[in-house]
Amino acid sequence: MTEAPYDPHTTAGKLAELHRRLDAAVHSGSAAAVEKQHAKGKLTARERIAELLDEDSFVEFDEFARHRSTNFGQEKNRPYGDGVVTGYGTVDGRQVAVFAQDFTVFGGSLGEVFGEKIVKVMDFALKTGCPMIGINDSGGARIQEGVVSLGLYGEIFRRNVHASGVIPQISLIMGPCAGGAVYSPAVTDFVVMADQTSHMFITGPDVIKTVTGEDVGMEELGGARTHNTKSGNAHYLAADEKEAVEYVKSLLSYLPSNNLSDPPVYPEQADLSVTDEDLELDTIVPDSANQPYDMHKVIEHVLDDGEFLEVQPLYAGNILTGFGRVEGHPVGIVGNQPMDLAGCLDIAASEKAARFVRTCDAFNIPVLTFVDVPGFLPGTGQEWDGIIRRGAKLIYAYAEATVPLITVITRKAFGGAYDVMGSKHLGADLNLAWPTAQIAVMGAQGAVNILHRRELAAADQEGILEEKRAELLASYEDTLLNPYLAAERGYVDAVIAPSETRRHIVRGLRALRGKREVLPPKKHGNIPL
Ligand SMILES: CCCC(=O)SCCNC(=O)CCNC(=O)[C@H](O)C(C)(C)COP(=O)(O)OP(=O)(O)OC[C@H]1O[C@@H](n2cnc3c(N)ncnc32)[C@H](O)[C@@H]1OP(=O)(O)O
Repeated sequence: MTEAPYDPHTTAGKLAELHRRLDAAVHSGSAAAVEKQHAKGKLTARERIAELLDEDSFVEFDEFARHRSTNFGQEKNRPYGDGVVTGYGTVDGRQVAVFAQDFTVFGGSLGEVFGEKIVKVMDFALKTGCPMIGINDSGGARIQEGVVSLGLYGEIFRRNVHASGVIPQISLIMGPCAGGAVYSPAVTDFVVMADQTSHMFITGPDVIKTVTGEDVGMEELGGARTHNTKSGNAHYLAADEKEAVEYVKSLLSYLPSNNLSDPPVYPEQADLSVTDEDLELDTIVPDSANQPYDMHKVIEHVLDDGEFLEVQPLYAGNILTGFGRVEGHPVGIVGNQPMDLAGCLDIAASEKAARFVRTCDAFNIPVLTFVDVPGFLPGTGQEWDGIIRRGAKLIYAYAEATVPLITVITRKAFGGAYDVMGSKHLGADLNLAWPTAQIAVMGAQGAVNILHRRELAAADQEGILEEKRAELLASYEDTLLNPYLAAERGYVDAVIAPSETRRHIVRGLRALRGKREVLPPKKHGNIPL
């Protein structure tokens, strides 16, 4: 049945025209393209926004924007919206700005008008101080529009940088994100990818094959698993798009709207008595220093309801990073993980933790650090890949942080790694140590080998090497491998029973809530990049 014609000169006719255009804008992708998108297990741009935002909260910008290009007959195809849906809405009642690239229109490729729409919504987010969520699913720069597309990408990158540390920026990668286009998500605070359906790479498999001869598939090159486990470019691997969106909502629940506001707080009063659960920590550290234990357990014991939202859980497992709450207030957690590389710091772990500490500092989230670190990972691989410069990032991040910093040394804190991991000397506010802490230049084996080389050689000659070594080890352990020498000097503020950790942290965070620290004014520091 055809619709009755309307008179465009009447109010009713003008309203009908508006509705016709709105309908065209909502259906700007062809039915075939939408079907293809769904067949790949992907949602459309509008479906994704609906998943993310509170029901009926979305307010759209530039629904009727259309490209102005006349190259290659493009003037004959000018869909409303130009392939990207932008606007603002709420997540759990808090305002966010959003753009969602629409792969069903020109493959989500970014032309002049598409780029202008993103620039506008980013400016809106920055002006109003709300998080910016970008949903990426795009063939990259719109080829027909040439350098104009590249210019708009540059405008977006610049805004990403200017917004960095001012508003939280979160990227959802929900399809291809190729070429220079990857650099917008790369600058944002969090990159979340969906398994099998999202890909990021600078050059695709075909170009790689031509230039280097390497044979690599899309998934292996730049799939979600690759970026979550190998490159560290992504912060979360979601099983599918819906889980990716859920993770973003959880992240938002820990983040303030901008750097001038505080993170959301739930009204909660901690029980300060030592509970049965707290007592479990008194037996968590094994008697043998070489035996691992799971730092997750320690972390979960101090967080409200044991809820720990890990960030980059699949990358650099030797350090744990993530968010939780103490007495309803968000905290960032950094912890060495003895179960992976014995908790050693390497390049990946240093960069992962440094970036996380800086994210927390930018957004007024206190950092709790749990230390069990035997040192930096030795080896030519690490040295030649720049552990000196790249490990220094962690020092930089802690020393620069002005949010409340509380550090708990559970066991090993050796050498430079002691200094790096949120030590008093780098500016931590409260440093606690368990009686199992070993704060020293190095572990007993290494120290005895260096200090007593001649004595050990002589003992070897006499056939009493093992007895002598055991005696020297015991002497070193008794003299230096404890928390009390550090406590004597005030490098740790208290040595506490592990079961008292939660109440110390609760009280410490309460005391530090009014912390104000200002660093010397400067244009910006020069973090070793
Ligand atoms: C500073 C930023 C610089 C850059 O972005 S450089 C990167 C430039 N982009 C690229 O090299 C990627 C080009 N596109 C592709 O390789 C593939 O389309 C891609 C993304 C792997 C997706 O493949 P498929 O899922 O098979 O989809 P498809 O190829 O059939 O594309 C669907 C429709 O989208 C179109 N499209 C994709 N990328 C485009 C682009 N960059 N400019 C203009 N149109 C583009 C494509 O022509 C197709 O259109 P249609 O449906 O046939 O009318």
